Amino acid sequence: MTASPALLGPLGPVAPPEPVVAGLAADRLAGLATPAGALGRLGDLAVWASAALGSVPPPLLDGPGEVRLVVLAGDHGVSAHGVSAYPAAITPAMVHLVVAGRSGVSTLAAAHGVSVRVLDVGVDDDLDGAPAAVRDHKVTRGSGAIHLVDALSHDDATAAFEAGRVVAREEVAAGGRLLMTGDLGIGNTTPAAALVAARLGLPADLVVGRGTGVDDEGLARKTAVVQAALDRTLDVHDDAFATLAALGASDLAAAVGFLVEAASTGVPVLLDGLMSVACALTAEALAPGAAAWFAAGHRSTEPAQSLALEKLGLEPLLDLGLRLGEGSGAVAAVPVVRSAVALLAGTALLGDVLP
Ligand SMILES: O=C(O)c1ccc[n+]([C@@H]2O[C@H](COP(=O)([O-])O)[C@@H](O)[C@H]2O)c1
Ligand SMILES: Cc1cc2nc[nH]c2cc1C
Repeated sequence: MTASPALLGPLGPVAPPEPVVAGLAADRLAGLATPAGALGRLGDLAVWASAALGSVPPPLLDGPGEVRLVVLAGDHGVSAHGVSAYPAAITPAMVHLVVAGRSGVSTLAAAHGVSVRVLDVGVDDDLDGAPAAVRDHKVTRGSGAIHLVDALSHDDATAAFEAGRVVAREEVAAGGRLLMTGDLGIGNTTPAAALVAARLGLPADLVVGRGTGVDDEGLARKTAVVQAALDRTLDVHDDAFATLAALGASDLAAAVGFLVEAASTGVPVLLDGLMSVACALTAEALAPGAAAWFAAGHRSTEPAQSLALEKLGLEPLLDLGLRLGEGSGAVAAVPVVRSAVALLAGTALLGDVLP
């Protein structure tokens, strides 16, 4: 069973990118002045992007504001239980750094012409001095420590999910043709790993990774927290939305809403690391078919991210040992997507050059 958030009515199923366009894109790929198959996965990516963007040849995604990242920020009750290598105070500090355009992902986004918007959905701080727009969608201050209590009430989970849907609509209205979600939040790899384990029916030790870099003792604590959270919530694991409320957080629920909305309205999304992919797995459970609108930007070092990608049938474009979060792996993959669409749009057809 995959119950929907009560206020929103039934979700999905989601129709895939237009098969006729995909067929035309595959025909064009086969006709390019390149040896058959020579473009490898760039060719597959070009066909997917063409279909998801709705035209052959595909748009080049080089116009202002066409490629957009939303970084969803929140705090996590488990961060007070020894599961991270860093203190929770990092979360608001990093939100301010993204606002200032000085975070890791800000730098990448500036290099690749990607617009960045950071939103406080659940930061346990007032974020004084941040623009009001950053706090417009705040739902909670932090979330429950998932091994002890539910992360969110059903109403807060619904509000966060709905906020994510609204934000996705805003990004499309602003001209977004390729969207990305990023995350910020000390402790968030713990609930994200728990969400993946619950969906895949796996024990904690198969999904838990070192996040920001916990030592062996931290890893053992984190594994125990995730296993206790899974045991505590076993009776709701067949209900994707109840699992999101029990094991997630408001920033994660917003990311799920964002992904469901993008897929439902036919806008492609480039996924990032563990949080993005864990939320994509939940989005697919809530709105079956949504994953056809997602491509995987990169492989994170977190085992749960690889497990979730495999379940979604997605092969990451990059594998760089990256574990920054913030949407950095997705933004780093944007030039690969642009390469794919440029090749399909600009390369001559062999039939036009043969005598
Ligand atoms: O994207 C990933 O897969 C990823 C892997 C490890 C760490 N992170 C980032 O690091 C923070 C969470 O790590 P932790 O150890 O506090 O759970 C959070 O701000 C994430 O953006 C992100
Ligand atoms: C410095 C720092 C930057 C981050 N960006 C995303 N997660 C992060 C965690 C830390 C600790």
